[in-house]
Amino acid sequence: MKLLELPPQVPPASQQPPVWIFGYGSLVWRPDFEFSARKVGFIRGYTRRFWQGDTFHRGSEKAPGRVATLLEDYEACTWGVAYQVCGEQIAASLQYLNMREAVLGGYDTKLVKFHPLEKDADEPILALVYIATPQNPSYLGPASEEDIAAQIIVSSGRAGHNMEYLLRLADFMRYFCPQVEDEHLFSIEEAIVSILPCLCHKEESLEEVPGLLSRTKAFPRTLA
Ligand SMILES: N[C@@H](CCC(=O)N[C@@H](CS)C(=O)NCC(=O)O)C(=O)O
Repeated sequence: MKLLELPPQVPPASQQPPVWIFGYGSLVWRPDFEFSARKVGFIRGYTRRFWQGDTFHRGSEKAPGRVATLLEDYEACTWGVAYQVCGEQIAASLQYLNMREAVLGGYDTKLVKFHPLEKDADEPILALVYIATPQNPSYLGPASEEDIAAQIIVSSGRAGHNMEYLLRLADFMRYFCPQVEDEHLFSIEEAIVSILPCLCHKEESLEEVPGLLSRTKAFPRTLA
């Protein structure tokens, strides 16, 4: 008689090793899950593109928004924030992100090597990343930065305006990765500001833009 094969015992949450999650779009400034640590840094082999459509968080069926995804590019790096989740945080964050990113956003998960910005950083850290591939039904693909800007300006969804998404990401790159020239991101920002000069980059926080971003919290100037 075959012995009853018990499922492999999953160790209790407290004994599970920490998990790192890399964010390069809204996760950079709106993780909305509990974490134990976070680091600014980059991953190699990918470039950020506003080529994913979104009809929930930053758009609607009538006016889909455009949000960030990653395109494989051997020579490129993408900068963002990696979050460390431990113990009970692991199941809670992955369950939350599965709904937010996969179910509602069309993103798949992948494992990548994250390189922290710290000078004395040792080995790269294995991290989970959410990527929207061309096979997902919301994928919009390439467009000129001007056309992407025009689409972002007229889109908003349940999480807020699509411009907030773009501007806060550009704000993050300017403050935390000033050494990085993200041409695609800043060209879209420039196109938006050329259409709406009131949004030109100022030192004050984004709340200064009356009406548009009134529902958002100040962007944390330090990633404690
Ligand atoms: N996976 C990328 C992009 C994530 C992203 O922007 N996903 C959308 C889903 S369509 C989202 O969560 N939006 C929430 C928001 O816009 O505040 C990241 O790591 O930041």
